[in-house]
Amino acid sequence: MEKSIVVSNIKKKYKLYNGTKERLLDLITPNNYGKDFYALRGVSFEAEKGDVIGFVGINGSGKSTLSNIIAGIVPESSGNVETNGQVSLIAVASGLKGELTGRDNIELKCLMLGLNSDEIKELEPEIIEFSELGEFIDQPVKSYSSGMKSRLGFAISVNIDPDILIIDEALSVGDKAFAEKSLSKMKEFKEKGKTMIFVSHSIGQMKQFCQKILWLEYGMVKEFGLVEEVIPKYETFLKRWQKMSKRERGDYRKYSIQHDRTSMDTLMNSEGETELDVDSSRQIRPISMIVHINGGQSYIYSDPFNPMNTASSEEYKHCAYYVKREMKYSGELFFLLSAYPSAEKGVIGWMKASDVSSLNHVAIDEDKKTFYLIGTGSGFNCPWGGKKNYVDSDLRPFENRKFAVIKTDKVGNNLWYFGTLNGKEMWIHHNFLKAHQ
Ligand SMILES: Nc1ncnc2c1ncn2[C@@H]1O[C@H](COP(=O)(O)OP(=O)(O)OP(=O)(O)O)[C@@H](O)[C@H]1O
Repeated sequence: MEKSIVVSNIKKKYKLYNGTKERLLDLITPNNYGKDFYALRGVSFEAEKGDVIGFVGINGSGKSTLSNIIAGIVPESSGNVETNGQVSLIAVASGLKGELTGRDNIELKCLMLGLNSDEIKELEPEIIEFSELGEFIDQPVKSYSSGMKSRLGFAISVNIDPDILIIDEALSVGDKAFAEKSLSKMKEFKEKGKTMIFVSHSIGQMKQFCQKILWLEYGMVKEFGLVEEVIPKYETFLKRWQKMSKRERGDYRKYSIQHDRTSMDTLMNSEGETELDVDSSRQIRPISMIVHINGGQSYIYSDPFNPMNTASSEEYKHCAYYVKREMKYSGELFFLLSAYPSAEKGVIGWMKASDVSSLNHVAIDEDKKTFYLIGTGSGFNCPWGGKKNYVDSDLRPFENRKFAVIKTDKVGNNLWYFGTLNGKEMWIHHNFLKAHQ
């Protein structure tokens, strides 16, 4: 297959300044002012001739930056782009000069693409007709709405018949009828076997139009593959993303960038990106607690560094868990919940301390003691158990029966005794036990 676009390890670095003063100082002094920000962090992919590739990703993931670099409008900081044929980009305001009229813009763009005046004369009416701008074609572009600019950009780009067409969100601003007309023009392009890149937040348009999807995340390639493979994953991601709080989104960003750190280190080595300096205070400390999951929605994290990797806590409620480890991450305290008094065995996952009720858990002794049942209460497989921890939910039939204790624990201010009753091992709260028959 003939390659149409080959993007190799593209990085784009912007400088972020704290005000105009810093920007000027960076220009006029040898000192390095401002903070480096990577909009693209080593992107590579290839398009075959005739591919229709959709770029997806949340806001700021680098879709427009990559489109602009492929179209040659924005220079890359490093890496390489090879394109086979003429590239035309349609974006809402790309390449249009506001002071010039729509007609002048058509002529300028055609001249820049190397067309002679006869060719331009022939093409111009078609472009104007497609744009549906009517008499507005002789008004300055700065007076156009974003939909009108998009229509003009689209009309120029499709009519000059490029080999590679990049459409960046241009369909989302026009009206529905124009979007449909543009889509059918794009279908024509597709049938002609031209290469197209399509940037849109509309999953429907992606499914309808693209064969392949490049999913960008924080300037990195998250997935590149067939639309039927990538879009379902992206849709699942979006559902989770929409439910995330601002902090969880921040954590996810840090996680994603950190996760890619090994490869980033080899890619960026000497440049020492300050942006990667994420919270490294991932200190796990031993503690001993018993917790219950509070009512309301909460999540269990297999790793608090990756807020996407979560499960609902719903099925774990009404049960007590041992906590043998805590961790502070990004200002938030997390507990490691476990079904056993262990940080390795029976581990359920990490939960935010604010989503559980907790009491300190202390092992008092393993002395043998004898108590008798008062005839109420329940027996549990864990001290401070919930209803899912019942060994025997109703101790009434055992009034005055002997309870042979082999272990005593304290949970909060309450003593719990572990022993055998009626052949079954269980934990019983001190309130349900008495010293004498
Ligand atoms: N000229 C610039 N100077 C500094 N940062 C920039 C510049 N242009 C883009 N960025 C930043 O680069 C990142 C990627 O931006 P880009 O527009 O490529 O994302 P996008 O995926 O197209 O987003 P959207 O879906 O919102 O259009 C963003 O964080 C953006 O703020």
